[in-house]
Amino acid sequence: MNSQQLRDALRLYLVMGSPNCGRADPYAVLEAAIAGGITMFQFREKGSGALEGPAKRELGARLRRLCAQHKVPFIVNDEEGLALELEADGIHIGQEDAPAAAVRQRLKNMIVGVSAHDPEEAQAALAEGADYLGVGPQYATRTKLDAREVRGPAMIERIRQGGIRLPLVGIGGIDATNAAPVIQAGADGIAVVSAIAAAGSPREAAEKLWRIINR
Ligand SMILES: Cc1ncc(COP(=O)(O)OP(=O)(O)O)c(N)n1
Ligand SMILES: Cc1ncsc1CCOP(=O)(O)O
Ligand SMILES: [Mg+2]
Repeated sequence: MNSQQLRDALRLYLVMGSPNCGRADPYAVLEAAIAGGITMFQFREKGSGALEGPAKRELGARLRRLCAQHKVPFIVNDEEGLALELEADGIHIGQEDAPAAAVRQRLKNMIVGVSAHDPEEAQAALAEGADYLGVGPQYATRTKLDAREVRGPAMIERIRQGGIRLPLVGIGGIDATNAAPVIQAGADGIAVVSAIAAAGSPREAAEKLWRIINR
């Protein structure tokens, strides 16, 4: 995948695991979100009630197949072993996970996404070989309890003004009411959890976000 293809894939990025879907079936949620136009998916099985062991791997494998059928890039959160086992297209790691340079070295053919909270972390991620950045939290979020302080779209502007042109998404608390400023600040796309996974209609939620980011 070249850089423009990656930018296009990052346009509407769903990050999700079973704890984010309420009573809904995560497979059905992902199916609806794909129908609504999501362009990338991250399997992030984290939080209260998260599956573990074989059940986690089984769900990951089913979601992976669904993404493959629809040509939606499939990314695994945090875990290199799981990314390899599921033949993922990539991995997303944060500042508290394995060092980006080592992951880049080990997973040569995968997309490597790295979380950055300021221009210094963004610069370091670029130097370590990240393919894209996840910058946040853009707004207050109830999904990630250990999230850092809210950065706001202004942090994306600062990262861009610092000369970093790497593909980049904003993440954290983004929904249809506040997605536009994230794109206007210089993001290639938005990454969302609850705005789609916890919506009454994940398909309609994705369609609405798609219209906003492409306005
Ligand atoms: C696209 C994207 N951006 C940021 C994150 C957060 O990653 P991290 O800081 O490692 O936190 P966890 O998601 O692992 O709890 C992400 N997952 N995806
Ligand atoms: C994974 C992650 N990283 C920073 S904020 C966040 C959670 C985003 O979830 P939501 O879109 O529901 O606020
Ligand atoms: Mg992480």
